[in-house]
Amino acid sequence: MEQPPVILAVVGDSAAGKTTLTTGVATILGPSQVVTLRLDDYHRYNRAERERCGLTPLHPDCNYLEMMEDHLFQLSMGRSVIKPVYNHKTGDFDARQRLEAAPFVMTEGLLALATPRLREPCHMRVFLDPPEDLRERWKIRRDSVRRGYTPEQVREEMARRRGDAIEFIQPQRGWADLIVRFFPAEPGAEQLSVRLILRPTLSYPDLSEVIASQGDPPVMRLRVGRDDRRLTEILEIDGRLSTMQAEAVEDVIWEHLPGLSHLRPEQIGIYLDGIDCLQSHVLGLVQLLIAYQLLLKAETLQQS
Ligand SMILES: Nc1ncnc2c1ncn2[C@@H]1O[C@H](COP(=O)(O)OP(=O)(O)O)[C@@H](O)[C@H]1O
Ligand SMILES: O=C(COP(=O)(O)O)[C@H](O)[C@H](O)COP(=O)(O)O
Repeated sequence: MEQPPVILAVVGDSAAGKTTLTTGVATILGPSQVVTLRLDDYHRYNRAERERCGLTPLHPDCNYLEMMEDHLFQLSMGRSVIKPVYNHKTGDFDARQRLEAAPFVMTEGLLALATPRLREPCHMRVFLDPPEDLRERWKIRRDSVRRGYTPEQVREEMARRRGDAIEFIQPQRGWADLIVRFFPAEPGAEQLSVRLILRPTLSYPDLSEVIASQGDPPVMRLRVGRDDRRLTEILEIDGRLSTMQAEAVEDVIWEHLPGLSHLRPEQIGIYLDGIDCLQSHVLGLVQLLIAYQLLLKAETLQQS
């Protein structure tokens, strides 16, 4: 490989939306251009062993962190790795698999920013931070339809993990360049809005034209606010935006990526609700903003 890969890390608690987000980003970049390191594969124990030893998957001791670090290093050097595979259907490990190097590397998992060796190679770090009641709804639905748990088991497991979530997951928020919070557009609504905390460690496309030309009420709002006592830009996108409004924003972002419009996929923002495939324009826009950053970074690396 001629140039080093561009690396994205996505972190957040279980069912915070990591896989949903990275899958859409990979669709935009082109799946053959992306290798994704799913850090659940680095669990030290299978489901039955965890039950016996009482550790939750959120605890660093429950994971081979050093192996994650080594594999990320190898991929960042353009080398392939042979990695373990954790199967969420069976709660056990499958045969190891080879992951080939690619121009874009994504790491996603509970502890994706937990150590310096996991953080430092990354060009962009994203923390997913949905409200707990939304995350619980997502986790119950996914784990009962696709991972063999009952809703009651999921609730008990979430309660058991609370302490570890505060101790090990939440502190990683501080390392993120971008914090993503989906939340219901109105109380009880299915449509989700998003609040993006854009830390000044990255630059974003100029959306002022789109923001200024919106109808009333506006669907996007950019303001300066405080997060964690730091001044930061906050971009909010209203989940009630129409397909036309979403496409207008997408057009502006693609205009900022000259020569790359051939990458534009027909649909972005796809997510699974149980086993049904649905689409969210707001999710799609977040995926596109992240892909934008990665494509810009790739261009910079190519020129240097
Ligand atoms: N942005 C989103 N919009 C709608 N539903 C979402 C979104 N992100 C996640 N979900 C729901 O939550 C479930 C769990 O998300 P997933 O991506 O598997 O989380 P993680 O990888 O963090 O464990 C998904 O199957 C989907 O139903
Ligand atoms: O918390 C997680 C992380 O996965 P995700 O972030 O995708 O939820 C899972 O519970 C563990 O990986 C164990 O898996 P299982 O519960 O299937 O044994």
